[in-house]
Amino acid sequence: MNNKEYAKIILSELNQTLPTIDIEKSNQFVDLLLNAKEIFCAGAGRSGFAVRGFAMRMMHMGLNSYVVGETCTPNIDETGLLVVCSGSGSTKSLVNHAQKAKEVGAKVALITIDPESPIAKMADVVIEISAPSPKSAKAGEIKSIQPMGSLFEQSEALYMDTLILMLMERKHMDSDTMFGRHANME
Ligand SMILES: O=C([C@H](O)CO)[C@H](O)[C@H](O)COP(=O)(O)O
Repeated sequence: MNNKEYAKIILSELNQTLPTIDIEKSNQFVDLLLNAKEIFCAGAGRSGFAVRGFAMRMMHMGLNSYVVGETCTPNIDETGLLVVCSGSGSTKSLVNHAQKAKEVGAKVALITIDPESPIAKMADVVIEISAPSPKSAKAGEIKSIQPMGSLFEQSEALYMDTLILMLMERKHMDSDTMFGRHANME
C-alpha cells in the first residue's frame, strides 16, 4: 500500500476513537485545568511526547504548566493538578507520580485505554480512549493496523488539542495572543 492509502486508514481509525470520548468527563477535565494553580504533565515514551505538546500549549495560554521530571519543575501541592497520559494506566513511574499527587491532596486527571488501571483508581477524572493496548489487559473495542499503542498515542494528542480549543473558548483566547508567548529563543 502507498502512503495515501495508509493515511486514509489512520484517519478512519481516528474517526472511530475521537468522537467516542465522553463529553461530560471532558468538561470536568477542563474545569480541573482552569481551577488548578499549577498543572503538572506526565507521560512515558510516546505518551510523554504527546503530553509535552499539551503542556506547551497551556503555557502559550498563560497557564502555569510543567512537565514532570524537568529540572525546573517545582513541587506539587494541594492546589495542583497532575495530568497523566498512559495507555496502560500502570506504568510504574506514573503510578508513583499519581500516588505523590494524591498524598499531597492534588487532583489527578488521566487519559488512558484502561479505566480500571491503578492510576485510574486514583484519578479524579478518567478519559477513556478505546484503542489497542500492548501493555495492559484492557484492549479497547477498536482494532488498528498500526503497531503497539500508536492509535492511542495519536488519539490522546488530538484529544488534548480539543481540550486546548475548549480552554481557548472559556478564556476568550486567540491564536495571536498565544503566539505572543511562544519562545523567542529558538
Ligand atoms: O511509548 C510507548 C510505546 O511505544 C507503546 O506504544 C508508550 O507510550 C510508553 O511505553 C508508556 O506506556 P503507557 O504508560 O502504557 O502509555
